[in-house]
Amino acid sequence: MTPRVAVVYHSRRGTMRALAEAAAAGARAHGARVRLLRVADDDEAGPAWPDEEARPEDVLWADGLVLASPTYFGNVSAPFKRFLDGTTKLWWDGLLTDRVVTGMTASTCPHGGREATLLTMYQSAHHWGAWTVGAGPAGPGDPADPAGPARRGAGGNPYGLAVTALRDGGVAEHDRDAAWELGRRLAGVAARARSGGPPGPDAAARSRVTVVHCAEDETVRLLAQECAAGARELGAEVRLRRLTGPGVRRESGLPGRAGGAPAAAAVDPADVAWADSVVFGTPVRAGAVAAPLLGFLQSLEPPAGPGPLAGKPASGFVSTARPHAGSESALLSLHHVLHHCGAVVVPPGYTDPVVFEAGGNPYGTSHARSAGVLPTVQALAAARHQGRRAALAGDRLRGRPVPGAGLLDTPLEKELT
Ligand SMILES: Cc1cc2nc3c(=O)[nH]c(=O)nc-3n(C[C@H](O)[C@H](O)[C@H](O)COP(=O)(O)O)c2cc1C
Repeated sequence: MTPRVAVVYHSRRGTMRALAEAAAAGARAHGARVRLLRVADDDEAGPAWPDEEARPEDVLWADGLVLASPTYFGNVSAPFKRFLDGTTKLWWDGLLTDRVVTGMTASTCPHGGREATLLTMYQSAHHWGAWTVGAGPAGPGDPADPAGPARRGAGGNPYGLAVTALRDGGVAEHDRDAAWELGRRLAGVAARARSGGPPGPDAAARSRVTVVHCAEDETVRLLAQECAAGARELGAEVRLRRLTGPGVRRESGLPGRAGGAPAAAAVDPADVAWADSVVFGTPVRAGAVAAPLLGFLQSLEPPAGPGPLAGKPASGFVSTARPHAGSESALLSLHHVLHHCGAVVVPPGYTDPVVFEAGGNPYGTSHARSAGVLPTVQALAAARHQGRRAALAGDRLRGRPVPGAGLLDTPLEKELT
C-alpha cells in the first residue's frame, strides 16, 4: 500500500526547508504520497515559504513523519515545539500511536546541540507511541544503503540527519543527498509498518520475539516473564533469555530460590539475530542500564555493516530502587544505543490505559522496588502490553499479516483517509 509521509519543517533562513524538500523527494521516490508542511513562525517574521501550513491534525493523515527543526539552544525551535504541543488533544484521544518518525536538524556549530535536538524530538514522539527510526545501519529490506550518502552526509550521526547550517541558508550537495536518502528510508519503513507487507520469505511463520533480562534482579525477571507472555498472547514464538556478568548485584528479596522459577538460558547474539523483535530488561545503575546489558549490546555490533538489531523493533523495561531514581534516563540512554544499532525504537508510549496505571512511563515499563520487590499488578500488565506491542511491531516490519484490525484503523482515521 502507498505510505503517506508528512515532512514537517520550521525554517527561517532556508536550511531546514531545503532539507525538507529533499526528504520529501526521497519519500516520493519510494512511491509515498507526500505532504511538505511548514510550521508557522512566531511572528510571521520569517520568509513566506510557499507550502501548506502544518496543523496538528496532519499527523493523523501520516503513516510516517520527517520532523525537521533547526537547533535552537540545543533543542527544537519554539515554533516547532508549539506544533508538537498542539497535538495534545489528539494524543489524549489515543489517535497518534504507531506513526513512524525520523528527525532532521541543522546547527551552526558541528557540535552545537544537534544530537540533543534529534533526541528531544524522539522523546516527544515516543509520548505519542510513535516508532523512531534513525540513520543507523540499515537492516534487511530497508531501502537505505548503509554505505550510501545518508550515512556519509550525516557524519556518522545515528539518530537522524544533522547538518551544519551555512551562512546563506544554502545546503551542501551531500547533505541534500542524505536528506533524500532519509526520506526514502522513512517511507519504506512506514510502508511496512502500515501494511505489514510485502511479505518476506517466511511470512507464514510465527513472529519471533526475544526478551533479554539481567539475571540477578528478580523484579526485572518477573517483568520479563510477563513481557514474554504478552508476546505469546499474539501467537509469537518467544525466547526468554538472561544476561549474567559482573556489575549486577543479586537482589532477590523474594522467598525461596530467587523467585523459584527455573533460570532462563543465557543469551547469545544468535538469539537477537533469530528474533523479529527484541525487548531488553535491566535494573537501573547510576541512571543508566546495567553494565552486562551495555556490554552485550556493544558485543553485537560488527566492525562494519548492519548488526543483528538493524531494522528490528526494540525497546526496554527497568526496575529502580525508588520512583524517581533514573527509570526515564536509563530507558532514554538505552534508546540511544538501540538507534546506534539501527533498531526501530518501539516503546510503549501511551498506547494503552495500563501504561498510565503503571505510573505513566512512555519510554518503557518501569517498577520502583520501594513499592515492593514483586512488581505491582499494574507494572506486570504494562510489561505484558509491551510484549504484545513488540510482537505486533515485529510482524509488521517483517511483512507478516497482522491478526485483527490494524492499529491505525480508528474510525476518525477512516473518515480522514
Ligand atoms: C535562537 C537561536 C538559537 C540557536 N541555537 C543554536 C545552538 O544551540 N547551536 C548551534 O550550533 N546553532 C544554533 N543556532 C543557529 C541555528 O541552528 C541555525 O541558524 C539554523 O539551523 C538555520 O536553520 P534555517 O536556515 O532553516 O533557519 C541558533 C539560532 C537561533 C536563531
